[in-house]
Parts: sequence; C-alpha cells; structure tokens
Amino acid sequence: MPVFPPSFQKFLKENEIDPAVYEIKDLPRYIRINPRDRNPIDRNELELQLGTMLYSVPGLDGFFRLDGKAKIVGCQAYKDGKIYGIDLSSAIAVYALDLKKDDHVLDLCCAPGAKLCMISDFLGTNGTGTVTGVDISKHRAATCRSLLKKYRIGRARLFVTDGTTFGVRAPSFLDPLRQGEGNTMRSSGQNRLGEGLSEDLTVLAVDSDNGHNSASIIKPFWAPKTLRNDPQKAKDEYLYDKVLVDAECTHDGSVTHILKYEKWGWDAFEKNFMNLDRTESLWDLQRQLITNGWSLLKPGGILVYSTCSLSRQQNEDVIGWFLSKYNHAQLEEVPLAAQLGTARIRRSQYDIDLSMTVRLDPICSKTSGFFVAKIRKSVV
Ligand SMILES: C[S@@+](CC[C@H](N)C(=O)[O-])C[C@H]1O[C@@H](n2cnc3c(N)ncnc32)[C@H](O)[C@@H]1O
Repeated sequence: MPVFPPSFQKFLKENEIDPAVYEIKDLPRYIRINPRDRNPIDRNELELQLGTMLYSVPGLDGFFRLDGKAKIVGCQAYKDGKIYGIDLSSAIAVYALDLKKDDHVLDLCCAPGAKLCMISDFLGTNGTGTVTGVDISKHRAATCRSLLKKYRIGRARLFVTDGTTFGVRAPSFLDPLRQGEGNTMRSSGQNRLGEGLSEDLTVLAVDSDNGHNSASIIKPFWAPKTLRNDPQKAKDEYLYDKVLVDAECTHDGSVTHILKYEKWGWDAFEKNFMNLDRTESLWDLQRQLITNGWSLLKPGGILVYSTCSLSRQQNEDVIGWFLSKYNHAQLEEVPLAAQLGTARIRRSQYDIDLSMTVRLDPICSKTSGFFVAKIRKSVV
C-alpha cells in the first residue's frame, strides 16, 4: 500500500474510508458505443482493436466491460469517435436520471463531459430533449466542446459560468417541435455541429416579453444555432426536467488518479486536495450547487447528486443537510446499483434515512469510488 501523507491518512480515518480501496489494481474498464455513429463497428472487429473480449452490462445497452489493461485511447475506434470510455459508476449516475427523449436536462458541473455525452445518448435523436452543460472552468469546458464535436452531439449547449448562480432555464426554442408544429428536426433541431460555435460570453441585450427582468440573455460558450438563439424565457414551465449535480469534490474515490501522486509527489496532492481552506469551501460549494440545481428543477423532476469522493462530509452530510431543509425532496432507489454490490452508507450528521443513496467502491462494486443520490421533487 502506498504511504500516504499524514493529512490524507487523517482524512481517510475521519471519513471511515478503508485505505485498502487503494490497493485494488485489477479494476475492469468500460466503454460505450457512440449511437450516432453512421457506420457502427462490428463487435468482433472492436475486440480485435482493443485486444480483449467485451462483456455486455445488463440493463445498459451499448455498454461493455473489458479488461482493465486494455488501451482504449490508442485504438482506431476511439480515434474515429465510435466508442468512448466511461466508468460504470458514472453510468449509474446518468441512468438514475431516468431520461426520456423529450427531457430538458441540466448538467451543472459538466466538464470534461463523459456524463454529458451519455445523457445525450439517452435522449437520442428522435425527440426534442436538450442538455445544458455548465462548468466554471473554460479550459475544461473546451474539452467538453471537443467531445460534443467528436461524437457529433447536437441539442447540447455549454455555459462557462458558476453553477451556484447559473439561472438560465431550459430552451423554449424547440417548443413548436414539442407541439408537433412547423419545422422538422432536420431543418431546426439538428443543425450540423459546425454551425454552432460561439466562444465568448458576451451578454446580448434583447427585448424580452418573457418575464425575464434583466432583459438580457447569456450567450453560451458553445451551442448549435437553434439553442444559441434561445430567448431564455424565465417562466416556471421552462424549469428543467432533470438535473445532474456531479459536484466538484476531493476526487479521492478515483483510485487511479490518487495513485498518480506516487509519481507526481504527495506534496502536490496535499496542496491540491487536503488544504483545509479548500475542503471547507468545497462543502459550501457542494451545498450551493445542489441548492441552485434544485431551484432550476421542475416539480416532479429528478435531481441526481454524485461525487467521486468517498468522504462522508461530501456525500451523506450534503444529502442529509439537503433533505432536512427541503420538504419536497424525496430519495428514490438508484436503479442498477443493487446488481453491482455497494458499500455501507455512512451515518450523516442529520437524523435522516439515507439507505436509498449508493456508495460504489473498488472493493464492493469493482468500480471507481462514487456516491449517487437520486432525489425527486414532489408535486405540491
Ligand atoms: C467531478 S468534475 C465533473 C465531471 C463531469 N461531470 C464529467 O462527467 O466529466 C467537477 C467539475 O466541476 C467544475 N466546477 C467546480 N466549481 C464549479 C462551480 N462553482 N460551478 C460550475 N462548475 C464547477 C470543475 O471545473 C469540474 O470540471
């Protein structure tokens, strides 16, 4: 086992994290087939390219488990945008959103974008659903934009801004399509991605009769034409159907990431992750992100909160605090998690039953460390 710095040992102890999770080295990898690929690759050919067998994952179409040593990035199918890598734990978080083809989805910490791509896969190409990604980091959002282009994902827009204050509602621009009027998807909803680039964050003044007091719209960092020109109406009917808050965290559940610091040096790790100011502000940030995500969610909608941390404070305590504050928030079962094997949920500081939240880790579920809570906003 690596010799961790004292601050990390303390962190593991305080959060009841078994250091043995960092000893598991043979975790499988996972890929998803890009459903927008016009010439889908034959499974045998893909196995040949990856040099390993593919095993289907029950309940997740087009999702495969493969040997942990397989090199995904080097293979031609990856370079050609036919497949992408995503851990099963992340897929569980996306699956928990229970996506329907006409859903408008908000992904509040979206970059680099594996989950956003998968959300888009679930929305498919026949509906009017959209995904709105938000990230505070411009360079990470740029990576996300590259993924959107590579995998030919339309009906997705990106904003570079703070997810704790983001207030743009779901697009109304595709309303005529929802109502079966006017344009076909080809002429309006599925512009070629190249048309959509919009790099700056200029605020455009517009005349607004939509109840938006500020009479201004925020220009997305990236959007196809249809979504770029969305008037950003502020009525409640434009709240989002689903919200993913894949919150910024200490990343301690990402075993491969943590172990990289054996090479990079633990000093950098302590500075980046274990700085007390940073961890305390993280807990605040996570609470603010989930609160803002909740304010943008429709009654009846689903919010999924997830982190790649195994810490109690960033998981159970955030959800316990949240449920104690919002009466209309109800936990629901996270689908597919049961078939994996999950770790024990920690007792939060709040006296609330959290047994429907899920902890995945390398020992129990043979995935990266991950926490998922699925919360429904009840209709009052
Ligand atoms: C765990 S990563 C998200 C991973 C992403 N969902 C995916 O599947 O690739 C957390 C992200 O939150 C972003 N972030 C941090 N603070 C933020 C804030 N205040 N508002 C929005 N995004 C933030 C970080 O830049 C980082 O990209």
